[in-house]
Amino acid sequence: MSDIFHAGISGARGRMGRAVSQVLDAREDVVVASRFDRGEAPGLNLCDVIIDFSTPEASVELAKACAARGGPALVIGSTGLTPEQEAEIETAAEKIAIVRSGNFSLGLNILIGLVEHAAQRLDGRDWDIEVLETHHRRKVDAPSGTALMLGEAAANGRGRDLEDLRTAPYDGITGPREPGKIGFASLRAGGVIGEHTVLFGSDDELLTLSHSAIDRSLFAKGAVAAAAWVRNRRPGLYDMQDVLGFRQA
Ligand SMILES: NC(=O)C1=CN([C@@H]2O[C@H](COP(=O)(O)OP(=O)(O)OC[C@H]3O[C@@H](n4cnc5c(N)ncnc54)[C@H](OP(=O)(O)O)[C@@H]3O)[C@@H](O)[C@H]2O)C=CC1
Ligand SMILES: O=C(O)C1=N[C@H](C(=O)O)C[C@H](O)C1
Repeated sequence: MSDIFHAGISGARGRMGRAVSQVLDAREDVVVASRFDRGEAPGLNLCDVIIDFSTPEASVELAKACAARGGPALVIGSTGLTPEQEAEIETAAEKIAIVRSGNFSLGLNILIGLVEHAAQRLDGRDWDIEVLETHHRRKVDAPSGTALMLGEAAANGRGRDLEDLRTAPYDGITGPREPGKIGFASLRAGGVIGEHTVLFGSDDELLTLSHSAIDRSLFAKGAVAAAAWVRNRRPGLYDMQDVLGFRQA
């Protein structure tokens, strides 16, 4: 007998919700048991796992509701969470299994490892790090969740927390760049799906590591793979590095 599971979609009428719906509908091992948006009942009791691309507030409320009843498992893709909202997701993950990631693409998750590796080897006294992201005009948070993941990877490579190394956006008379800091820049234009670049710059050379998303279905496919992976997991907060087997338990 095939291992069929029941999935829910939170933010179902949004850009990502529709992309997830298409991926799920094409799979024979998934029944879409619930699709919901703002103000609609989530149907938690119908689902083994819910895939959520909505808003930070909605993701936190959903995580709390799932944790209170001991399930279903969650895949959370919403970005722009405050540190307090991230802490609430962590608390929910004590009761249920949650995969949370700012980017569900395979290529991007490989880039994370490359950035950490490069940052570890390129001394912060000589090499500046800048993270640049471009997205569609409807995106509401900046820097993107992915840009922050890349910044965290760079900070990890330097053995530091991102919060200690992050610079304010350059604007006005900024003075010279402080050595060892990590900068972020965001562009918003038209229908760009998602472009990310990490620039390492010394006085003598530039190293540029980049990723381009070609189709939004990329993120949906990754999120559905995460849902299949997480639905029977023990409570805990996981990310795509876990789903892809890049991090040993
Ligand atoms: N991790 C990743 O790989 C990716 C993450 N994202 C992130 O996913 C999120 C959504 O992106 P996108 O689909 O483009 O945005 P959209 O605005 O197109 O979709 C968001 C949807 O969530 C709905 N929503 C709002 N409140 C709730 C609620 N309480 N319960 C359920 N649904 C709700 C909205 O409904 P309404 O319009 O009525 O408010 C809307 O349909 C963003 O944070 C984005 O950054 C996006 C792409 C990839
Ligand atoms: O809002 C989007 O569209 C995207 N958001 C994610 C992010 O904030 O990094 C992932 C992807 O780049 C698309």
